[in-house]
Amino acid sequence: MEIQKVGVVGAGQMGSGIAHVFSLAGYDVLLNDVSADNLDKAQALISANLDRQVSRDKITESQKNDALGRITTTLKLPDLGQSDLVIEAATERETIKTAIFEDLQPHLLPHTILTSNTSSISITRLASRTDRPEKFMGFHFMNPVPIMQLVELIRGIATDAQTFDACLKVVEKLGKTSATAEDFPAFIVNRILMPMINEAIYTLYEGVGSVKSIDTSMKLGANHPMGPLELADFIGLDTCLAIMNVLHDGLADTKYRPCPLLTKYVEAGWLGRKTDRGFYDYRGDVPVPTR
Ligand SMILES: CC(=O)CC(=O)SCCNC(=O)CCNC(=O)[C@H](O)C(C)(C)COP(=O)(O)OP(=O)(O)OC[C@H]1O[C@@H](n2cnc3c(N)ncnc32)[C@H](O)[C@@H]1OP(=O)(O)O
Ligand SMILES: NC(=O)C1=CN([C@@H]2O[C@H](COP(=O)(O)OP(=O)(O)OC[C@H]3O[C@@H](n4cnc5c(N)ncnc54)[C@H](OP(=O)(O)O)[C@@H]3O)[C@@H](O)[C@H]2O)C=CC1
Repeated sequence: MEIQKVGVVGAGQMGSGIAHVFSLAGYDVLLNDVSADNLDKAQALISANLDRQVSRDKITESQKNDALGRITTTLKLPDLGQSDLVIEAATERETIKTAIFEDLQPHLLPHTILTSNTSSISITRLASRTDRPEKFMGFHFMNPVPIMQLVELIRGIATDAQTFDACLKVVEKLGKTSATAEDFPAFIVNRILMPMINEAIYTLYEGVGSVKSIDTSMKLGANHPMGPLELADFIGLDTCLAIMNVLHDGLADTKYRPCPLLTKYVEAGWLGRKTDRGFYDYRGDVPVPTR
């Protein structure tokens, strides 16, 4: 079965990036979200990112226009029922994801493959709430999607070989590289990355360094492209906290305890770049550390 129609649920930073790379690779994309405003913002972001690729001679103007022409949006989740592949990229909360799959289920074609871009939540558990656990997988893109080469592929306990192979082929067609992870909390990338970010927040919380000194240390001392606090703001502090909670609950080890300062920022609604404030304040011309 050839995958051609792709449904993407959630038009935030990941859903819009996913729609961008699929449309550029020639797939027809139907993008869904709960708000029309989110869909408008996603289309504007995709268009701006495609423009940047044109200006850097990565793609032509006509590739950009073709890609934009292949993306349609809808507020109605059942419209995604005709897709060959669905990628769920809504907020990192299990109740939200489960409800999406349950609502979508009656409208699906028998062959539709369901996937989640979750950063941490059990694929086996999400799959078990659907009528097709054998056609369910983790399809985990990295942020920013148009730039990052990796896609983590995660099999649930019941995922069959055909589904896995179909997703592998899609990753190849996107021009990306896959790594396979077993289905345990936060898989590979976030099992390693998120405790480092959490530790950077503890380093700040305990006064070992300021936001600036922590980020400068890791950029210039460990050659990371972004400091850990800058990266946390880029990912979204709500998503970072959700991942740490999944690690803490799922592995029952105190080494994954989310830093109380991370919780405080999330409770304040200071979620990073997406709300214009996190460990940095982005409301001016240059980001200013908030601590
Ligand atoms: C949480 C999870 O579940 C999993 C995750 O995703 S964890 C997060 C993984 N991501 C990372 O670790 C990203 C770390 N940061 C980086 O790699 C770099 O800082 C970066 C690529 C984001 C930006 O790089 P930079 O050198 O500072 O900026 P810049 O030179 O302007 O951009 C580099 C490229 O990225 C593109 N880019 C930058 N920001 C972008 C964005 N938000 N969206 C799309 N493209 C973007 C630029 O257009 C440029 O493209 P070309 O190379 O094709 O010209
Ligand atoms: N941020 C990152 O670096 C990465 C994130 N991920 C994962 O990707 C997923 C999305 O993350 P990200 O894009 O950063 O999050 P965002 O907060 O940027 O976007 C999530 C989007 O989903 C929307 N949404 C919420 N509920 C529903 C629903 N029931 N149906 C449709 N849309 C809904 C949100 O709307 P509203 O805001 O109005 O509620 C928002 O537009 C998460 O599972 C996350 O863990 C994976 C890799 C990297």
